[in-house]
Amino acid sequence: MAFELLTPDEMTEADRLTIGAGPVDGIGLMRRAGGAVADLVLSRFASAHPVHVLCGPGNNGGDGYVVARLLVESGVAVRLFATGVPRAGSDAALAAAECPVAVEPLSAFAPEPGSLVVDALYGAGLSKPLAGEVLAAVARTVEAGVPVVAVDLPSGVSGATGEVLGGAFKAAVTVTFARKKPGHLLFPGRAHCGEVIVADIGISDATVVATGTRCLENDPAWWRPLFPSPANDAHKYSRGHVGVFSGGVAATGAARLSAMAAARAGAGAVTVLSPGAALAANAAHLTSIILRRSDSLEDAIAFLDARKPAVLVYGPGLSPEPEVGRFALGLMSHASGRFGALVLDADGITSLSHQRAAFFEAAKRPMAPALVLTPHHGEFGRLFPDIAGDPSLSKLERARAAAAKANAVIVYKGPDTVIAAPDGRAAINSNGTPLLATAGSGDVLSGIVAALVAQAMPAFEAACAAVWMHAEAARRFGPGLIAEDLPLALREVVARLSV
Ligand SMILES: NC(=O)C1=CN([C@@H]2O[C@H](COP(=O)(O)OP(=O)(O)OC[C@H]3O[C@@H](n4cnc5c(N)ncnc54)[C@H](OP(=O)(O)O)[C@@H]3O)[C@@H](O)[C@H]2O)[C@@H](O)CC1
Ligand SMILES: [K+]
Repeated sequence: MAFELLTPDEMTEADRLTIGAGPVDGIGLMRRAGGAVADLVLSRFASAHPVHVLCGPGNNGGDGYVVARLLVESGVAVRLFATGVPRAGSDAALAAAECPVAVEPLSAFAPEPGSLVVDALYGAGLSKPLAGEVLAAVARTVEAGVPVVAVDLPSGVSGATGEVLGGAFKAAVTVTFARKKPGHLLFPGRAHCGEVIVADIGISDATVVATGTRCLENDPAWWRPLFPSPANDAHKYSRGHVGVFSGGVAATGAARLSAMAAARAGAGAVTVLSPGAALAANAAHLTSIILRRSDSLEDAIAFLDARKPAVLVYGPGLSPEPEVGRFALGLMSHASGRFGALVLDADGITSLSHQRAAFFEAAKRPMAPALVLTPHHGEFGRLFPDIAGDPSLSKLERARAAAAKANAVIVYKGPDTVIAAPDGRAAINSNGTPLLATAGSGDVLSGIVAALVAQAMPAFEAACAAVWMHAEAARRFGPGLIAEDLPLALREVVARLSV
């Protein structure tokens, strides 16, 4: 299975390149697309009676005419409802001409119990919010409670952004072609797609690459070759040393969660850098984790000089005050030769919103550490208000813009976490689980990222791996999960990735 995601524009380009290279032409691709949907209907919804096929005026509708014809040829009872007539000379017009089913107006569509709806109204060409008769068709489908098979995308869902325009069908199954689209993975669109099946319609892997796509569905298949495994002659520091800054006496748990996660994710040594006032609290709860007093930037630099950790985690359990941001800037300007990467999380991000310009400038200096930022929606909006406030940008585009602006790998968290690199690469995570919506789970994620980077995994792939592992650990543990459970649950995930 290939993991590239294609925007509707990139899919159009893949289509154009495929037709240009021959031998398959536009109607040939459409027949294959409709054929894949018809096969799905026959195998999964064999008892549906009748099948209502809803056709729009473009090529999505063209696929619908193919589906209707193939189902009738297989003996299925089919009714076909259309919103308009395909443009003369188009592939959709050819498909309509080949279809023997009488066309009824969409206003006559009234699904009954036992029927199935094939939604072929709009796909990649969705250009405006659903309205009027189409919205009424969505409402009648919901009211009837009948399953929907969506062709390419549920009508109303943007393939590029996952936005729902006006309203959208909720599909049990969506059959898309060649590759998934960002809108299948980004919410709210993802919640409308149901199971997404990718049908091969003859668009080659090389053609997909030629579209220039730089976005992938997050999956171990493509980052696992870079997943670290300790060398036979490893010692604890060569396996990667992570330093985690602790909050004050009443806020030490977050750093310990991050530290334990870093250790479970394979860092050979983890040090918690604790304010003196919180040393006792940290000492009471740490065993294999090293504890070191750090009350000032000088203390931190002394640690860096003495221990040369590979990666620092800064943010869990801190506060949003400007001095917290200034400390982060101080660390960044002393990175050279002392540590390689800085993972900024939580208030380590929010505090920098007091000195954005200085941060963005510092992040671009040649001696700056590699940066990974792990904001949730609120933190993202505080550090990148212009990007967050631009309604024309999808979550994917926001993450990419932020990565370029901060010269950082951005892990834009949520049920559809997007990971973006400053060079334009991006990934959308798809194994997220609501079990992770629990206090402290973000602290754990920052520790996993740090551990993988400390073990020499490149920052973008490390962030992608960490996001996937975090969710996989939560899924394996299951209901009742609290953040403390995640580090131990990681053990099995790491073990499986390491074989
Ligand atoms: N590319 C490929 O490789 C392959 C593509 N294939 C298929 O083609 C599909 C893309 O086809 P497509 O480009 O013709 O766009 P499509 O989704 O049919 O919509 C365009 C029409 O709908 C209209 N319209 C849009 N939104 C509307 C709204 N809310 N309310 C009302 N009208 C609205 C829009 O109007 P306009 O914007 O022009 O005003 C235009 O008339 C793709 O999803 C896949 O199924 C397959 O056959 C196999 C290979
Ligand atoms: K559709």
